[in-house]
Amino acid sequence: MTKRFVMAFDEGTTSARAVIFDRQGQVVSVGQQEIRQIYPQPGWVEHDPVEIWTKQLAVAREAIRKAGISPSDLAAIGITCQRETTVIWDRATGEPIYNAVVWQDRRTAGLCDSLTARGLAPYVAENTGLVIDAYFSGSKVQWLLGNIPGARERAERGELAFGTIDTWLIWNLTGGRAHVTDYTNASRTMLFNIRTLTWDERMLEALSVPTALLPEVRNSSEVYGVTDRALFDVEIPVAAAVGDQQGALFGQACFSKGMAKCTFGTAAALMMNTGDQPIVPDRGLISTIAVGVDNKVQYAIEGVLFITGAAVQWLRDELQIIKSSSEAAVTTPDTNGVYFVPAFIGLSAPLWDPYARGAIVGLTRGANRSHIIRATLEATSYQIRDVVEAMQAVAGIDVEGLKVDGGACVNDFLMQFTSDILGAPVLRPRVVESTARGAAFLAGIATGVWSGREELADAFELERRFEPAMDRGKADTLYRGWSRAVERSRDWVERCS
Ligand SMILES: Nc1ncnc2c1ncn2[C@@H]1O[C@H](COP(=O)(O)OP(=O)(O)O)[C@@H](O)[C@H]1O
Ligand SMILES: O=P(O)(O)OC[C@H](O)CO
Repeated sequence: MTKRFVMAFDEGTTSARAVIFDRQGQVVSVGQQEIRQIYPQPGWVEHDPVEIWTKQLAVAREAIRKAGISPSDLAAIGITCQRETTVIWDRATGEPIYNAVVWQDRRTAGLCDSLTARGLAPYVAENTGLVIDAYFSGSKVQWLLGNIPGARERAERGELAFGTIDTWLIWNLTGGRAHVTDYTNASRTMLFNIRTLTWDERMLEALSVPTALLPEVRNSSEVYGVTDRALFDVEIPVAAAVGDQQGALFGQACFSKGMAKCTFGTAAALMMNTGDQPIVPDRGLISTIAVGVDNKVQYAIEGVLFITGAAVQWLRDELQIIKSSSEAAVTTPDTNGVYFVPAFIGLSAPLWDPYARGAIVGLTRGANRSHIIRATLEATSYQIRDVVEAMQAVAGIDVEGLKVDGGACVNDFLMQFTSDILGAPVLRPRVVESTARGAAFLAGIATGVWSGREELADAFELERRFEPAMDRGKADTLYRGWSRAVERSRDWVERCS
């Protein structure tokens, strides 16, 4: 084996990153650029797909340069990305017909209400594993076809292609030769049947989505094509696609039933491998595909939290009370009774209230900037407890130690407070780039760099273990306060008709 490195593209909500790994699974170099967030109207969130592609390519070249290697040293590229975000483009020109509609976007809440009113929720839960919500791609596709002039007719004539970000990047990497997605990303569209592993006819009909628009659904670990020669001067196999939360599950070596992790990024997701059978979702958790290899899938149960790191960004960008996310440090022993419910785009798991909005409650004359910063971080820990309690009820599994990763898990206070509120240890690995590592592992398995999961089973190396230090009574009292604050944020915006 002469090719010694694997590159992962990690296209998150806030940045495009490329990470090069060596055969030991260690990070060799990273390239990173922020992605512009576009807010055309309240509740709408878009990205420019061309910016995503050009920045992703730029950071890949940067990572290669920093590693001091040549593109021909790369055995493969694996793609992991923000999930659900929806792009539609012209197959002939490769031009997007509109911006990418981001997972956070709420413009289709009304369309989702009408699906619910038609009694589709039990079918959606049983067959797609999801709850009906604007978060998933299906209603975003319906909106694009209904609102961009001529799009529906062009889609029906087979002139357009739909994809989540993995599909968009693979299309561009292969010079338009591969129009594919993988099982994990497909399972976030609300159009894919996670039991039959095919696009779901009834959902396509309910959302008026023509099949001519859809990518082919493939394994998460498989060569889909090679990079266009114009990009790196050599042809590099594009050999993995995986949703970012699922990528982290794989990168943390959670290969067997019952193994769980929590990723702290823009969003957070607590995900547990449920083996070869999907659990019918309950208590606001969703069932999703964890990974697909050799046409066999493993499932996971997931509690997704829409706004975690994004609330820290809000302190930085909108409130401007910190200059960078790393300044979200805690300098006060408590929040002085302040709770911050960051329901900017409604509440996700376990309550799924699209009409909730953000709230800061418990303010008194003594409340200050430090209390609000602390309350912002604490909100993530409380939301994780919401999900852990739901997961224990649904799957009957106690979280004995939570493996963590993602950009915000470098924050020691956040890790300690999470451990305190859960009453369980929090385990931080040495390589917190689990998302990218998962994509690299999957691409490396497809191209023979690694023989399979067995070889990677010991990939989790502990950096620090945070033990619960708070009195349980105090933790429970604080958590009850959180639950009351959440009630205040609910059912705030008026329902769309
Ligand atoms: N020290 C920190 N404390 C708290 N939050 C942080 C810290 N550093 C980064 N973050 C948050 O982590 C998120 C970035 O994590 P990352 O995993 O790169 O996100 P994504 O993949 O969603 O783009 C941002 O929302 C940022 O605000
Ligand atoms: O951008 P991230 O890494 O927080 O992930 C976003 C999720 O994939 C949305 O489902």
